[in-house]
Parts: sequence; structure tokens; C-alpha cells
Amino acid sequence: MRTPIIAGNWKMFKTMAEARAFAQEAKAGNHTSGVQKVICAPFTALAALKEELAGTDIAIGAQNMHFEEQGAYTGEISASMLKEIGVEYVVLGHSERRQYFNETDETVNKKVVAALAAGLVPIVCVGESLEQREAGETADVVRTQTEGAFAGVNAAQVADTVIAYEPIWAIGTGKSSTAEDANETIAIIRSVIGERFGQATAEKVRIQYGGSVKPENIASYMAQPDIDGALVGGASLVADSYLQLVAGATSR
Ligand SMILES: O=C(CO)COP(=O)(O)O
Repeated sequence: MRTPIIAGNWKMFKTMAEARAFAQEAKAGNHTSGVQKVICAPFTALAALKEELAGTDIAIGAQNMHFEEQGAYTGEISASMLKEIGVEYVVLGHSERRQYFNETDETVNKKVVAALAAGLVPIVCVGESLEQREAGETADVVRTQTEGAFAGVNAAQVADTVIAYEPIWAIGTGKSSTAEDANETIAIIRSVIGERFGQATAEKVRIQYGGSVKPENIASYMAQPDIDGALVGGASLVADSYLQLVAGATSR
């Protein structure tokens, strides 16, 4: 039985002060157990968020990192810098990073390897564009991205990672995938993991859906057998909404 995981991806939203205010509200209303809770905040808000959430079961995550341990990489952040703050998760290969910041399957793979070596849990994002979906390429796209991300990683490590299936056409558009369609693609991703890393690993790895998830539709996703939670943008920015998503994930 896989523990559901609800991760908020704040993207480029919230100052330190706003992150603190969110944390105080979230702390006060945090009464759901049996769901793993993560907030992936901008780098600048992570330390403040960690401080406010100390003693709670809400973990913090980053939204990117560099694959080298240190070096002359102006503007970049390493895994050990994140670990020092108390970061436990890191979103890697989000479609916005692939689209706007030249992230490739190869750099995602290097980052996955580095994150695991540092003891961070990667949340690896995969998903097809609208054109790819319409061309019937969804299965091929998620296969290539999944195999690419985990190249050279061992089965035990893969089992402890999180994958987020986010169809690009559903991100921030209000056009969510149907729960059945999302489950079908997530089952494909799980079978790719099974082929590469064995059935036990495929059964253990958590695969989230992401793309216009809201408190009103979370239960429909959680009712699907292969969907283990959600990676949520917009609806994770308000504490009450985030907590409703967490509560909705217990319907599993
Ligand atoms: O990209 C997403 C999460 O990483 C999804 O964003 P929305 O929930 O705002 O559609």
C-alpha cells in the first residue's frame, strides 16, 4: 500500500513573509494523517518555511537544483545547500523548466542522480504536450522521459522516488485530464518502471497526477488505482485549499 503524497508546487510565488503566513495557517489547520505533505517553495522562502513548519509533518521541497556539488555555476543551487536548510524533496524536470530553461532528459537524469546521492527525494515530472497527445505520442513521450530520468539509477533508489505525470496542456489551464485518462498514462509509466527496475519497484514508486488539481476534483483522481497523489500549482497557494487537497487524498 503506497502512502498518498500531496505536494504543492508554488512556482515563482510567495515572498518569505507570505510563506510564513501560509505556514502559520497550514499548521493551525493541519489535522489529516496518513498523507505525506510537501510544499515546494522558491529557494528564497525555504529557510523561513522550514522554521515555521518545524515540529509538523509538512516537509519542504525545492523546485530545481544543479547537478554539480559546487563550482563556478553562477546563479545555481546545489543539493547540499538544500539539505542544509532541511529540504527533503526536489521537483526535477518540470515542464516549465524543460520549456523555458533548456532542461533535457539528460540534465534531469544528472540531477536525479545528484539528488539521490545527497539524500533528497526527487519528484520527477513527465508529461506530453497537446500536439504530442493529439499525435498519439503520449505513451512514447512518457516512456522516453521516464527511462531518461532514471538512467543508471538502481531499483532501490527508484522505488523511493516520486514521479509526477503532468500533461502540459492541463497545467494552469483549468483543463484537467479526466481521472481515467490520467490513470491510464500513469499505469504506462508504472509499467515502464516495472520493465526496467522490476515489479517490486513499480509497486512501490509513487506516481502523482498534476494539472489543474483542485479540492473539488482531488477525490476523483485518488479513486484511481495507480494515482498516488497530486502535484498541485495554483490550488496549493492558499493554506485552506492545500489542506482540503490533503484531506481529499485520504479517500484512497
Ligand atoms: O504544474 C503544476 C504543478 O507542478 C500544475 O499546476 P496547476 O495545478 O496550477 O495546474
